[in-house]
Amino acid sequence: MQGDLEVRSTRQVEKGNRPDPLNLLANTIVGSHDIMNQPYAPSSAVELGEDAPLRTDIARAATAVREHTPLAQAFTNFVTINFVANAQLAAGGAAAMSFLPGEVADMSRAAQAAYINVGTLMPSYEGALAQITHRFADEGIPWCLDPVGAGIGEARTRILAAMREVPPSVVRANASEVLALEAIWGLAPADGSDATQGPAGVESADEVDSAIEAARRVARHLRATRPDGLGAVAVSGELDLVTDGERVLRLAGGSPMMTKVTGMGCALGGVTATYLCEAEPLVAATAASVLFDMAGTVASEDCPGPGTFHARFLDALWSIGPEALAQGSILEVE
Ligand SMILES: Nc1ncnc2c1ncn2[C@@H]1O[C@H](COP(=O)(O)OP(=O)(O)O)[C@@H](O)[C@H]1O
Ligand SMILES: Cc1ncsc1CCOP(=O)(O)O
Ligand SMILES: [Mg+2]
Repeated sequence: MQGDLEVRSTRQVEKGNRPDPLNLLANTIVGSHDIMNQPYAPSSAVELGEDAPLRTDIARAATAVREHTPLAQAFTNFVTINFVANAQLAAGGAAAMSFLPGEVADMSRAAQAAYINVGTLMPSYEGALAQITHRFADEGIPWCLDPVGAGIGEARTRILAAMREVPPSVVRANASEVLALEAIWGLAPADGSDATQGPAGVESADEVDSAIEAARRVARHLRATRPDGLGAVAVSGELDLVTDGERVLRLAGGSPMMTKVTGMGCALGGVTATYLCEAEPLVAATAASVLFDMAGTVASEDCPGPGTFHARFLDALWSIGPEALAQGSILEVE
């Protein structure tokens, strides 16, 4: 039965893998940052309390996902499409992939949320994605974007630039992609301090810490532009970051083995969209990212290699129930 490893998962994450907030922040940018006139001066990070409202929201969202099996329609790349679908199913949702603009928009309205991933682009996609994202904006459909390979090539840049005024509810990406998207949307500081080291294909060439301010700027843009005023950015890596532009959360866990299986980031985007069917962007992005960190930690124990890890990871997604998920490690930077 799904979720029956609740106790095991809780014990592993709480006792074995609870991070030391100060050690985790040792590499985090510390200092004064002026973002859209909002000073940002992180000095410490604290683990959210057991009764923190965000944990209650995560538990509620995870329970709703298990009860409703929501469908987040996906327009995603053909390298990892199967893994995205399997991750959505294992996390408690449903999956359906399509590349026809009318079909994607119609199904997404019925489905409550959608996922767009620009990993493998085809000539017809530019027009299709413009149609789809405008329909999403007109109809207020929440969706998650994975801007895979942002910064590579003119077509990809044009396609992502066109999303600036009809943006997603959640951007889920690695650090290089967030830095590139910030630049593509004209949100990066003119002094070049937010320049990406990439693009390095679809992998990140940058550390999560170097994308903190970019993530906050992009999140603020989402909130300022979305019809519902909601938005969040999730930056994945060794120590994930989730922000709505105000709150900055850091999530430990996962495993380096996650970089040895293609599609982990794509699948995280798909599951974020699954959660977006049931929760607002910050909650959805945090819940999905914590779930992946916990599942990665569980799956990597005594794991002989990527093949086994792939299967164990799906099993772990399936096994981590709402209560365990809600008690996963979430640090808030203050
Ligand atoms: N070094 C690492 N240690 C632990 N978890 C990691 C590490 N690198 C990536 N992850 C996890 O793998 C998942 C995918 O992240 P990432 O590899 O950054 O995405 P992408 O595949 O889009 O580049 C996330 O859940 C992230 O937390
Ligand atoms: C290898 C590859 N090439 C184009 S999309 C893609 C998959 C990227 O997946 P992820 O970013 O989740 O590792
Ligand atoms: Mg990726």
